[in-house]
Amino acid sequence: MGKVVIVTGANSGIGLALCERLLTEDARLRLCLACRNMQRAEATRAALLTSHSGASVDLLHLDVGSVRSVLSAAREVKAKYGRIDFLYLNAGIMPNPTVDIKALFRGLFSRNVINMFATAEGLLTQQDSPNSDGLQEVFATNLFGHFLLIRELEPLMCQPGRTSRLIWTSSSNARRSAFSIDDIQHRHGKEPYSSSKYASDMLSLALNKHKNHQGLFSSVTCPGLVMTNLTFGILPSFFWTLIMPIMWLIRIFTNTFTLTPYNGAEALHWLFLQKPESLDPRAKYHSLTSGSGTNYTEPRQMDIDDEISETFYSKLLELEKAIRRKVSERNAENKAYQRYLGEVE
Ligand SMILES: NC(=O)C1=CN([C@@H]2O[C@H](COP(=O)(O)OP(=O)(O)OC[C@H]3O[C@@H](n4cnc5c(N)ncnc54)[C@H](OP(=O)(O)O)[C@@H]3O)[C@@H](O)[C@H]2O)C=CC1
Ligand SMILES: CC(C)CCC[C@@H](C)[C@H]1CC[C@H]2C3=C(CC[C@]12C)[C@@]1(C)CCC(=O)C[C@@H]1CC3
Repeated sequence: MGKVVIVTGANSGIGLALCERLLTEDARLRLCLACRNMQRAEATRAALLTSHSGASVDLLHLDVGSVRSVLSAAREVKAKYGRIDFLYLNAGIMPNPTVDIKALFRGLFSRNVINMFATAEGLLTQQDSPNSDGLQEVFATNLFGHFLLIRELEPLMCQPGRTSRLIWTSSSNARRSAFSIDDIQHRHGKEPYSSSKYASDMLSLALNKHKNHQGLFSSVTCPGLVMTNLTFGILPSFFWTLIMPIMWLIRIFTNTFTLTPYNGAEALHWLFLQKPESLDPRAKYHSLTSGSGTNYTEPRQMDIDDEISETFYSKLLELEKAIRRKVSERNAENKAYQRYLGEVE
């Protein structure tokens, strides 16, 4: 049987490019597109089947930012597949971004310019708010929903005699100083995106420590700067059109400007071809594109403290318990209400 690969956020950008690349790599793949918008997912499936006729492409409804949706998607996966070879944790959001234009101009004339273009350090802030589960939206989508999905699918991914892989789409914007262990959801800061991506780096390290002996391996990737819906949302579209030639020029000097989703998916695709035992759990695998347009993958060490990563993992397990308690209380209330309705009718 072909490998089972699930990709979250598969209907656009890097996720979609990855799906294209994986189907080209392995035609026997059983690919599952996990998306929140089923209309867009259907269109994506149709497009993939046009270029890869005969491929096996399933759809899974998953809003990774909703606890209820994650639990029901996980039930569907468990009923449908006997195994999962790869789970790409790719869906992500950056709501209400603001670019600090002054900092951008200051940066342009400083020695830090390459680092600024690579990481957006000091340039970007976002506004976040709580969702209907009471979790901060960015944390819930970029991190916690994926964590809950992994926890739900662990029985399928930790089977004797088999290895399963988790591959996160992190970012060069992930920064230790944006994350606080006392505020893991980033309720009080202005960089929830950076915090959530740093959180995924730490979680990946902790998962390797706790799950490698059960055959589950986790890796972190950085796609570079890619022009997708997410990045187009950062500045007005006329501005992007104006600076696009400059972006292609900068790319000659900055290998992190991968720019196209195909290039950005390089490390995600490369990891698909590697043996998990050969990978470094402390490395982030970067998609890079040289000035001449050649794609390659390069591991770079992550700035992570083992103790904080362990504490973070424990905090996530605690939060998971609290959320599950809330869900079962909500279900019990719903059942009681249904019974009541049945009695009065
Ligand atoms: N573009 C870049 O430069 C970089 C991107 N990244 C990361 O790459 C990943 C992919 O983003 P990218 O391709 O750039 O942007 P896109 O906006 O094109 O893709 C994001 C995908 O995530 C999906 N998504 C968002 N929220 C949810 C949700 N609640 N449930 C399910 N799916 C959801 C979107 O679905 P929908 O179409 O329904 O919105 C979409 O398919 C993200 O994690 C992002 O943080 C990292 C570094 C750089
Ligand atoms: C080319 C310039 C004259 C102007 C572009 C400035 C900024 C809009 C961009 C510079 C670095 C970029 C960047 C991202 C977004 C756009 C920039 C801030 C990301 C934050 C996008 C999402 C990520 O995960 C990482 C990217 C790092 C670099």
